[in-house]
Amino acid sequence: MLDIPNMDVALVLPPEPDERWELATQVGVETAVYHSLEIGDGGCPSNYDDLLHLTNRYRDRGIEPAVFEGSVPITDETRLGLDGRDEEIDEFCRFLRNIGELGVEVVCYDWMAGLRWARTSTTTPARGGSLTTAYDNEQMRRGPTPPAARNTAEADLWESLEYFLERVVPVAEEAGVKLGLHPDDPPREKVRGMPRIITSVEAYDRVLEIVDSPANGITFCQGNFAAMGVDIPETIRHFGDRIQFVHFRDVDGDADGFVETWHDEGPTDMQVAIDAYREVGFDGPIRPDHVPTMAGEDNSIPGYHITGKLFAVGYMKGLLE
Ligand SMILES: O=C(O)C(=O)C[C@H](O)[C@H](O)CO
Repeated sequence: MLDIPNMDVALVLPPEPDERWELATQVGVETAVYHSLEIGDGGCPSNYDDLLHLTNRYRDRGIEPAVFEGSVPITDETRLGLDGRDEEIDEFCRFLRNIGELGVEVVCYDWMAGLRWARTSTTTPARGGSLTTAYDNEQMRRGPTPPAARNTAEADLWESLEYFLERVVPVAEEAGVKLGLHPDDPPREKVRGMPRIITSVEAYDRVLEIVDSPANGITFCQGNFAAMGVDIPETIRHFGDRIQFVHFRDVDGDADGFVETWHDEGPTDMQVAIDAYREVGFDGPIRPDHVPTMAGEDNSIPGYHITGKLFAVGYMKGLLE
């Protein structure tokens, strides 16, 4: 093995052991991302004992649970600033203290209210008949407007995000946990009439200034930055040490319409991106994000089947070496 100061290649692994845990360790991945919204039942414990058992389950098999993503205890009640957010924020702070106690490094969360990451196709043909996901805003915009869109303005989302950050960042700092805000996917000002705010480099600059702390940072989801049309290595250098976690993937297109590509086939120079992460000293968790669904897989979790992930891990390890 070459001795390179490397980032930590990670995979979303289910909360209970199955073949994917073995496949991960066989390809040399020993870092897990807990993301039960994609693989699991969608839930996330916040009490110490449940988190203790969950983290020990991974560690007993030699896997380090470094990131809790997506299914963390906040809902649209907090994102939309509704009654009840204070209780939810209190619970989120308890969760942060507990995972801090258990040595989990990063929490990846997002500010997408009303609609999660959105695609218009999960069966777009890709190399060799594999299936990938795609977004076409013309098709998307004809669908139903989320009810929350009627009384939510951009300013409301900023207010609720500020309210959240002012309360949680000091707790994260104390607990030794890094918060990485994921971009809105796709990074558009609105999706089906629902405003979105985390859609640009300038928006992130504002987020980082709200509470200027190393605990308040970014999940650099590269495919979303590519869809924003920004220069990837320059943006990595711009954010530098505020990048807490990387989603490594690429898209062909922009926020009006794109197709997710295989890691070795997209327009972004992935080697230059890896070099930029290294240049800014990033040594945290980096996971392949969405991958095409391959032969023999049922496409029930588009973007999250294992075979394409293993290919991506090999590709990333190659770039890292
Ligand atoms: O949209 C994507 O690319 C995602 O990976 C979604 C994230 O997992 C999610 O928004 C994190 O909270």
